[in-house]
Order: sequence, then structure tokens, then C-alpha cells
Amino acid sequence: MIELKDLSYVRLGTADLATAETFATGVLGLEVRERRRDALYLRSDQRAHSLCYFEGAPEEQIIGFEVENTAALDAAAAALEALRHKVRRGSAAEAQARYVSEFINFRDPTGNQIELVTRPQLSARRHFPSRDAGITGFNHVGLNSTDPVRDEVFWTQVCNARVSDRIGDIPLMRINAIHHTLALVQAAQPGIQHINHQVAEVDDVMRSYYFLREHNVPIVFGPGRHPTSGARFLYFKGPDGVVFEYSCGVGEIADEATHRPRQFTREPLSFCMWGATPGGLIPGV
Ligand SMILES: CC(C)c1ccc(C(=O)O)c(O)c1O
Ligand SMILES: [Fe+2]
Repeated sequence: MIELKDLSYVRLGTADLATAETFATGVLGLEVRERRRDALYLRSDQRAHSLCYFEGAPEEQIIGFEVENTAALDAAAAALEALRHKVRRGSAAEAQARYVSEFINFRDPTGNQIELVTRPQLSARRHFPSRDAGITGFNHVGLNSTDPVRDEVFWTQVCNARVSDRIGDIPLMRINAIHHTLALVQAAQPGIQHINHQVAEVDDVMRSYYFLREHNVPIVFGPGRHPTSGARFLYFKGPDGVVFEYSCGVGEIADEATHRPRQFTREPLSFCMWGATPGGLIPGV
């Protein structure tokens, strides 16, 4: 079993680093940690970085998860190879470009690029946002899946994810006490479905709603409230069509031993109990 400890980063390829920086700082509200010739590193919390835009094709999207140590990384590589996943070990230069000690790269059954890392760096310097969006941290990602039922088996049986709730066949899965770190959403091709940052309070969600509208940022879904995690949310579009979510109040699973996943119907109210429609985010709902 591959024990995922935490979400470390998202890496997004882009042909236009300048536009990505304008969005990440002026709209999303992240802090620039470092600019390199071919990459932009952004912080949202105690992590040294949680989002990296790099010069590349927008289809190049990678999610990094922390594992315990080198032994766990080696065991994960062996387990994945035994299941016929192609595993690539990152070079020292690539690890340095991710602020980690070591990592492996592989694809999940849909073809999403996943990295497992050891010792992702934190920074003691307080996160200093570029815009007062109220961000308190990088929280979860939605991942495209060509077969959510198959991929749920991968994430829960090969890895240690646990299903907190399902909406139709969309599993919201946790790897620690937080309600979910990963969601799988049906799609025709691999890719990151959305990237979530937590904000401090509902006032931040609503302030950003008006801010984004004023700055002509496409709102994709919300403002609304998820009946699953209880979070108040807002989804909007960034460069290369990548969807970002602000939310506040994502719940925690109180008792790991006794929690049973709840099954919600696949209908708009299961995505937003206030009545916002998720059509832009979940086609066909
Ligand atoms: C995958 C979708 C749209 C989703 C559903 C529920 C929650 C939640 O309970 O917080 C999300 O964060 C989502 O992104
Ligand atoms: Fe989300």
C-alpha cells in the first residue's frame, strides 16, 4: 500500500509564463517564491511552494504527493512497477526544481502524471500574499478520470486514499483527516479538473466573487455551498483554462474508524445546496 502523507504541489505547463504570473499574483493571490528562466514558483502556505508554472505544453500537468521517506518511495516504485506502471526516477536537478529530496513520476490508470516525493521543503517565512484573497492554504485537487470507478480502486487499494463521500460516481477521497484531498471527475482525457485553495471565511469567498467579476475573470460555478464537505465555494478560470476553487470550511472526518462514505445523487443540489448549477464544471449536471 502506497501511503500518501500530504499533497505537495501542482505543476502546470504553460506557453505564457508572464500571463500565468499576472493571474497567480493579481487574481489568485499567491506569493511569488522564485522566478527562474523557465518556471515560476508560488506559495500559498507553509510549503516552500505549492504551485509551479513551467514553460511547456498546457497538457503537462503534474500532482505531487509526499511519502514518508526513501524506503517508502522505493517500495512505492516497486509496487507500481509490479502493476506495470512505468516509473521514472527524477534526477537531482529535477528534485531541486521541485524543492524535494527525491521523487518518482508515474501515470495513474487514466494517464494523469503523479509524482511521489520525499522531504518537500517548508519555509519558516510567513506566507505573504500578493492580493488579500484570504488564502490560508493549498487544500485539494480534482483530477480527470476516464473511468472513476476503476481509478477509485487505484487510489484506494494501491494507495491509501479513503472515500469520504460520493456524488454519483465522483469519489471525494481523503489521505488524512481533511474531508478530501482528491476528487475524481469523469472526463475524456487526463488533466487537472480543479485546484483548491482554502480561504479564511465566507466573506473572502464573496469578496473574491465581486473582485473576479469586476476583473472579468470567468466564474465557472458558485458562489455556493457543498453539502458534502460543508464548504462555501467559488470556482473560476485561470490561464490555459485551468479551473481554481476558493473555499472555506472544508470539514474534517471526526472518526476515521467509523466513518462511512455517504452516497449523494448526481444532481445539481448535491454539488451546491444553495442552488448554483455546476454545468460549467460538471458537464451534464
Ligand atoms: C468535484 C466537485 C465539483 C466537488 C464536490 C464537492 C466538494 C466539496 O465537498 O468540498 C468539492 O470541493 C468539489 O470540488
Ligand atoms: Fe473542490
